[in-house]
Amino acid sequence: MNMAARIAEAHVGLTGVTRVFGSDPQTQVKALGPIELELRKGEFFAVVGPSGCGKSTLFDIVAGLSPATSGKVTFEGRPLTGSAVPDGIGVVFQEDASFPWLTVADNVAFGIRRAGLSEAEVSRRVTATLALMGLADFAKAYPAQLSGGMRQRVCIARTLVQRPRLILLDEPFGALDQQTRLIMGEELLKLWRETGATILLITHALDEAAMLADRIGVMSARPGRILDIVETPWGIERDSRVVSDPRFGDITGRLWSRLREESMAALATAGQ
Ligand SMILES: Nc1ncnc2c1ncn2[C@@H]1O[C@H](COP(=O)(O)OP(=O)(O)OP(=O)(O)O)[C@@H](O)[C@H]1O
Repeated sequence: MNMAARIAEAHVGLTGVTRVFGSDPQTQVKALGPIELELRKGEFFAVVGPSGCGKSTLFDIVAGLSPATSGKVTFEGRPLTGSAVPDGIGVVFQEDASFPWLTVADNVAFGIRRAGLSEAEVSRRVTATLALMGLADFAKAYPAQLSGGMRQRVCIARTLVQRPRLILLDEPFGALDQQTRLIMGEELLKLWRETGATILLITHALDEAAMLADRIGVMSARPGRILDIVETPWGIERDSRVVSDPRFGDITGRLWSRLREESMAALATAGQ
């Protein structure tokens, strides 16, 4: 099968994708690419890379939030134009994006209410999503009454309630302590299994990628390209106990050996 046909079958396909910021050749920043990447339907894919290599730029392009400068991006076979997040894609950002003046239930309902779903359907979906995220007892609470981990669960619930087929997460647990991150990671795996969605996770944390993902794309220093794809052996029923599996160190070791030089290159460039 040729490359074009393969990408058309992928859940998400990127061919020759680049992103350049600015038009003045003297000052423009080549942030990304060229990227060739295919996300398979239902897989959990993580991207790791050195600071400033273009991870968030890649995220914005796959989310449909920002256009590629060149190349082609498809979601379910249709091209993404970079002007709006298309139906079927849900996005979770690092920062706590909950609305402090709304209850947990109203935060979760916000997007689907605006999209015009009936109140009965909104209520059904919100109840099911709060239960899935372990937030059922906090429906009437306000974000300020919750821990950081629970607020982040509210943000994930706001995305899940829209029933996305592709979920994009950019450093979603970056602000949380290590133990909460492990627990949140388990919850993310659980909802990945229950929803069957494809997940793309951007993370700095090699251990997070090694625990959560089926495959991990390692990016080069800017302009970020995919240097290597590392597969994990855990199987679908994995949880945070994989961190004590002897193979876990092999995976994080392989990721780090790929990233070490790239991180040094990124630091050297940043210092210029
Ligand atoms: N709007 C913009 N205009 C100009 N340059 C930009 C813009 N957005 C990002 N860049 C540059 O593109 C490069 C890649 O940025 P990006 O935020 O995608 O990297 P990252 O890998 O997500 O970084 P980090 O790991 O630090 O979060 C950086 O050099 C950044 O300064």
